[in-house]
Amino acid sequence: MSRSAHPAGPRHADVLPEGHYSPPPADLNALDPRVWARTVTRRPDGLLEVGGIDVATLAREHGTPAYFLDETDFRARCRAWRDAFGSEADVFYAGKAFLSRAVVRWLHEEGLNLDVCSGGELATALAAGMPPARIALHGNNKSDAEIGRAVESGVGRIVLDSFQEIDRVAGAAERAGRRQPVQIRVTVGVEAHTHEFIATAHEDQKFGLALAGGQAAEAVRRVLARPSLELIGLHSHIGSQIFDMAGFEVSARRVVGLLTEIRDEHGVELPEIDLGGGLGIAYTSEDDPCEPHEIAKSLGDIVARECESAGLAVPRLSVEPGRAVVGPTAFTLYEVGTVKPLEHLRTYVSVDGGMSDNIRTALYDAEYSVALASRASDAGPMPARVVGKHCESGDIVVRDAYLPADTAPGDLLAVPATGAYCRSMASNYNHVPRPPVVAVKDGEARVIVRRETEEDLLRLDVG
Ligand SMILES: Cc1ncc(COP(=O)(O)O)c(C=O)c1O
Ligand SMILES: N[C@@H](CCCC[NH3+])C(=O)O
Repeated sequence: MSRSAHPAGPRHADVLPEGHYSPPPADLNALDPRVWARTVTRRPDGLLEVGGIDVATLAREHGTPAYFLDETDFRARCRAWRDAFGSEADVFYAGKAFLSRAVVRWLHEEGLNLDVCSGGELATALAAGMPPARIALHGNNKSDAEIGRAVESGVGRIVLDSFQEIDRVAGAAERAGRRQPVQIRVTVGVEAHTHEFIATAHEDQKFGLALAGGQAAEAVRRVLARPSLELIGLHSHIGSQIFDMAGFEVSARRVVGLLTEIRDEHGVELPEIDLGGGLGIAYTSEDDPCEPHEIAKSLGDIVARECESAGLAVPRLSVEPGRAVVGPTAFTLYEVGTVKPLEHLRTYVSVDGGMSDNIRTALYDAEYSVALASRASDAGPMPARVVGKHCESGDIVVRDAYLPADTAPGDLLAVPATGAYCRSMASNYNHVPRPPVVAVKDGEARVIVRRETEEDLLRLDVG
């Protein structure tokens, strides 16, 4: 997988051979701004701070492990996406990356729309006051209850993912006496350069209706035949944590190709296309993602060019970034519990969380960075593996790291870029309560998702 958005950028193997580390960074106390949230700095006394509050204070007041989210950075990233795409396009934040009522309010205030893919995400969006017209409902197996609630609340679009769903959504719209705007999710047959579990546009998988073999074209016929459905466009999402824009280019070309076929067969030009999310972020200094304005320009140019050569009016474009909005805005703060040097191998540094608050390393071989956060250190670099407290040897947070050789129990470690798909994929494995999410801004820290307690766990256990 290329980890660089730029053709001339660095390329690295995903998994280093066992026992083989890349050279240590020149300065273990330095913070790479690509990997850390915007207001994170190391103070002169060595402590990390975010939003003007140091991590020792945050740990004392909120405990560890905990996710600390830089609200200033989150809002700035929303605005960067909004401004990059301008009034001619729509940005839908993908709520699966991380969703809470505070996040929905920020999105609303900053002018982003919201993509939800379950009843729970829809309920959170509605509870926090997102106007239904700015909500899109996704999912490859939406229940009748989810569809009914979405239609009745007036969501702006439902993205259809199967033939059965065409009938279900049409039926729900008829019962509600509405005409429901819909898009059709098209599987464009692109092999996105990312981990196979998070690639979504090759043909052999569960999402969407395939272009190849004519499923997508047949879906268009069926939708156009249902008066309770308003076909507003086509949708394609090729996968996640993608750096290479070539996949989007192929996807846009194929989606515009289907728009052309639809015009030729039905005499209608659909007004919108959505090219999904999936833009990669920097988890380590080796990753080199594009900025929103580069992405907007690249996608806009591709769509305009393809439409021009097909003689189509350029449709309104939308995108659905999740990770690229929230991922870089948070870090997880852990306390070191044990330090176990293994001669000629590496030192295992165990923290008070693990795969229950970050499953991505175990699931996708994801790479992360880590920094000693409670102090600066002059000690030399020590090859380390940051591991959790769960009963699995795969319970790894950072597979290959360098930490100062004097890292010791009681130190605080911060793992950056954990804003996306960490709290939202957290579990209670080993009956570990899930950590809180604390928003920090201008010297104030506010809990937006509280820490689970053992009472919470026992309350569910009604036996
Ligand atoms: C339909 C859809 N849209 C948007 C996203 C958001 O992806 P990402 O967080 O990688 O931007 C996903 C997840 O991959 C998705 O399935
Ligand atoms: N959860 C995945 C991405 C899947 C995105 C949802 N379609 C990750 O952490 O990278």
